[in-house]
Amino acid sequence: MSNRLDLPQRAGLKERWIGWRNRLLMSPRFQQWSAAFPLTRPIVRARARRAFDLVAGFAYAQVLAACVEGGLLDLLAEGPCDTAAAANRAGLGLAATERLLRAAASLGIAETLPGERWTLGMDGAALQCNPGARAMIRHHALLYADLADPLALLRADRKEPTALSDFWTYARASATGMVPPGRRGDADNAPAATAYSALMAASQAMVSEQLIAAYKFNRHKAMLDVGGGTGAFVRAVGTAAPELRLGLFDLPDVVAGAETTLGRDALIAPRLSLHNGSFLHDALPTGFDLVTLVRILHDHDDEPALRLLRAVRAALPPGGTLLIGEPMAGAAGGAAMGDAYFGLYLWAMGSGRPRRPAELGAMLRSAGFASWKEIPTHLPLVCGAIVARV
Ligand SMILES: CC(C)=CCC/C(C)=C/CC/C(C)=C/C=C/C(C)=C/C=C/C=C(C)/C=C/C=C(C)/C=C/C=C(C)/C=C/CC(C)(C)O
Ligand SMILES: C[S@@+](CC[C@H](N)C(=O)[O-])C[C@H]1O[C@@H](n2cnc3c(N)ncnc32)[C@H](O)[C@@H]1O
Repeated sequence: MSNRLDLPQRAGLKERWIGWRNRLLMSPRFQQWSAAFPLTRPIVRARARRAFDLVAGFAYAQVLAACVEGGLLDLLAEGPCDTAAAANRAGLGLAATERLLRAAASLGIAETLPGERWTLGMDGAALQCNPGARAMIRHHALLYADLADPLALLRADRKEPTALSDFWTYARASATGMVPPGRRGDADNAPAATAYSALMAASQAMVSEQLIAAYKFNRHKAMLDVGGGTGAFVRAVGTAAPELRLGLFDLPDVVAGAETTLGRDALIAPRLSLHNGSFLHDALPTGFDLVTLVRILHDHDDEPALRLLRAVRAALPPGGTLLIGEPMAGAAGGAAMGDAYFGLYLWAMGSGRPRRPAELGAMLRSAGFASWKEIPTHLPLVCGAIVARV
């Protein structure tokens, strides 16, 4: 006879244990006792710090935003400086600059040096060498405007315009079932496509680094990057796999940008074909044994995402491969990135959700793919990866 507990019993035990644990944690007497007792004090301090970070995260993010917008990260990267030079660069008074730099130093963005001088801190250095992360910090002004009243945002109809859905014009089109902007070459949509394409191009390097380290692209003959933007991913992969034939599919306004950036690239242009249309309405081009969807599926709700997977399946030859690269929910060491950051980001955008690899796997199966597997990336927080075969 097995003495293992069945599922409902285990669930009941877990619930009782969590109930007991939380009653203990909420007891002022337990909190006082554990803060005073030498063996539990380090745990209490660490949990209090974590709780404080949850409370103050927005203020920390705004300190970082001020350093980036005020040019202080750039200045500190040039070498140590004094407060007056920083004040000059940021266009702030001396007292305000000192307040900001002290805040930045407490967060690891800056660091103090003897003689009241300042230099980059460790986290400041990691961010300074990452133009994509810096572009996202600037872009967060839109996200934080939408999140100023989080309950109002969550109560509102997701089809209502938001700062983020105005920025990502195609996302609102996808959510409302409209024809995606730019499909008919509508001149009014070209500036919107240029703005979001520039942000995507700026942040693409950190993503392509992850995928190129995780997957051998040179085992394929031809790759079609669906939703490929202005071609930063195609260029990175084309450089790493010099024999690979390349294709890019996107909305017309975006493909026009790709033509400008890639058309004159002597390494890429001779093996590149550009295709425009809507992946939610049109068939995808054939003749590619690898299709990539990089930061695409999480933009779309389940029905359009499944429609897109079916279109990819139909365009691939027998034995063909789909590579999905995007930040995924439940990522190792990045649970908050998936469900808290992208969960709310994509809610504010009005379309899409972060998915767990198993959820993507189930969608791949129902789109007709024969098999799928997750492949590890160095930084799942930046990008996870799944390979599926026809
Ligand atoms: C040498 C010494 C002293 C010590 C050695 C110890 C050691 C090894 C230290 C390590 C130091 C180090 C190398 C640190 C590296 C840090 C890294 C790699 C940091 C990376 C940070 C990346 C960040 C912050 C990325 C942020 C990305 C964001 C916010 C992306 C947002 C994307 C969005 C909103 C996308 C939107 C697209 C849409 C609409 C969803 O489709
Ligand atoms: C989040 S961006 C990702 C761009 C690029 N793959 C990257 O990672 O940098 C989404 C891309 O999908 C394209 N897109 C959105 N809806 C589309 C549609 N219905 N048909 C074709 N492309 C579309 C957008 O124009 C944009 O370039």
